[in-house]
Amino acid sequence: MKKTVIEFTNYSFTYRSQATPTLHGINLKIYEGEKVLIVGPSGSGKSTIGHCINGLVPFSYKGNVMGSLTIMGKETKEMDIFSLSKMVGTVLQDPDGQFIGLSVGEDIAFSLENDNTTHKQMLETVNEVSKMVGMEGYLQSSIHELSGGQKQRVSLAGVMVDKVDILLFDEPLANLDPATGKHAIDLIDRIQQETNTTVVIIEHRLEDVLYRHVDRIIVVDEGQIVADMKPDELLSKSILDERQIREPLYVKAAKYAGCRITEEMKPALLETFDVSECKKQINEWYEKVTIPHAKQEYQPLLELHNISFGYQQGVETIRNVSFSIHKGEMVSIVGKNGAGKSTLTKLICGFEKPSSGKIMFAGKDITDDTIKERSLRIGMVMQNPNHMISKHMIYDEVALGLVNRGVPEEEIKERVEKTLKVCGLYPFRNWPISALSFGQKKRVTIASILVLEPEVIILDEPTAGQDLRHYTEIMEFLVELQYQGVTIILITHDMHLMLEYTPRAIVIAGGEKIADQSAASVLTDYEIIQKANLKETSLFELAKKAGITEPIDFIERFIVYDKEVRQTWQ
Ligand SMILES: Nc1ncnc2c1ncn2[C@@H]1O[C@H](COP(=O)(O)OP(=O)(O)OP(=O)(O)O)[C@@H](O)[C@H]1O
Ligand SMILES: Nc1ncnc2c1ncn2[C@@H]1O[C@H](COP(=O)(O)OP(=O)(O)OP(=O)(O)O)[C@@H](O)[C@H]1O
Repeated sequence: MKKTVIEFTNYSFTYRSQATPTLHGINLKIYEGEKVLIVGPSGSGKSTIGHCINGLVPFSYKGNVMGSLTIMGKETKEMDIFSLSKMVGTVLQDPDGQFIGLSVGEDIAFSLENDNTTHKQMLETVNEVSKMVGMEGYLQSSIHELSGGQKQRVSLAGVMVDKVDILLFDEPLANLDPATGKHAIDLIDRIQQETNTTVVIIEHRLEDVLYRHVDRIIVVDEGQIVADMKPDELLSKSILDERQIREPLYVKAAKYAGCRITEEMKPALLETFDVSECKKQINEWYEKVTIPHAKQEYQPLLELHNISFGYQQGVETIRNVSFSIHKGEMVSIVGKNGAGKSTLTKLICGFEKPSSGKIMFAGKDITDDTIKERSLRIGMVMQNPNHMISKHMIYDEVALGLVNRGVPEEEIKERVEKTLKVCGLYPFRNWPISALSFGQKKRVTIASILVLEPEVIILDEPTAGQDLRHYTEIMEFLVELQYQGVTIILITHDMHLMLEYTPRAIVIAGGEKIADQSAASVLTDYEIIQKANLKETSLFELAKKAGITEPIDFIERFIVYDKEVRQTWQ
């Protein structure tokens, strides 16, 4: 009999500022050495469950606890957060929330220092784990100088050196480039197997986590556990689909084709997924779907000419980058963590000045324009919502830009309410922002830019941490704006988002542009995939398994079909 390490019994939790419980009637046992994945719609209570396990609830986030939660056999109510932190190591959803040291090396070393490790051992371990996450070249760098994905890598490294019983990861993949995401899952798998640590992962990117074995998937909806089963069993049912949680794409495609997915087909892992019985259905479906051909006329709106830039003397973070974005286009910028994508957007918005080159907007040189002048035409949604939010209440945050521009109150109200509806935030309009989940906060920042109706909108990871319903709502709204002539630039690590919404992709590696071509052709070019840490989509593999000779066509047809299905949700 395996030891129970986490046990919720009739557990409920109500945040102090909430009238109703966020979690109710939770009964859940997690055993020693198990790897469990928690999924669920945005705001369903996943992070709250994580906070209960690591003690942030109720020690930091106050509220009313009912029922029992034991960790390693001890009732958490009777413990303190410090003793809990000895048992549970956490990677939080917002990596900025957990850095302690000033430099990367110090931060990774922090957990070791607490354990009376000798200096020599400490250096060795820090070097070893920083290599594991590809940050060995940054040990002296200040945390504040890192890209979003680099910060995420450091938090992963920090927790890897902890000698704890339970490792808890809240959206560990959110800011990681696709190849690093895969590597992180491998790393988690290795640690779990080598040390028998219990692992709990909260993640929207289900397919990416399932790249390695997972013992159980727990589905949370509206604060309750609605399913708790093995991945193969869950994927053979419609539980995820009913809650609009994204299933692995290869499973979704097989379901669209009319295949009846069974546990025996081993759908949890792409490699083992057996479609031999339904090849015919997949091929028939593929033949049936047609793609509409829409060709648009383009005229250049935003042009970068030979832009170079470095944060420090002698280090060129951006090297001689040129591209032109057309009016009404939706383009993605993709590439490895730390490649320079966010830096490019800072240069476009005027937060940083290029050392050489020029930026043109509608034929005019704007290189010397101020941030404020540019912000009237170019809106920017940052990667981390906590870096943008300055107001206490949701309505005020979204209204802020309009208030600053002196827009009449009546009009502000109308525009803010309309935008809040689009972003799925209308029911929360009178809430304080502190009571929102991370995904909900991200939507507040998107709303605060959309409401200003800029001509160009740059969104850094717009869909990170969003469930499929909100992903679809946000993206379809952006498409609507695009039809009205708004130009949209997306920075993303989500390869499917790139394929689905942006016909063209600009690929950045090591501060240089290495490709500017169709998104589908980027993902079939092995060299670009390698250089930019990208990843093939699983639909390729499914097409091959089904004997389809044109996998790109298969993917395009899946995208058209899938979008039509999702549009019926609205
Ligand atoms: N600090 C807080 N104070 C009050 N209410 C909160 C707080 N944090 C979360 N909530 C409430 O709990 C609900 C669940 O939030 P939680 O962060 O657990 O969701 P989640 O499933 O992790 O969502 P996401 O996928 O968007 O991160 C939210 O809708 C919000 O109403
Ligand atoms: N304020 C800063 N000072 C010094 N160096 C910085 C600063 N901000 C970023 N850098 C460095 O510049 C490089 C590019 O960072 P940038 O944030 O543009 O990457 P990115 O492509 O957006 O990465 P990610 O996918 O992880 O978000 C990184 O090596 C980073 O360490």
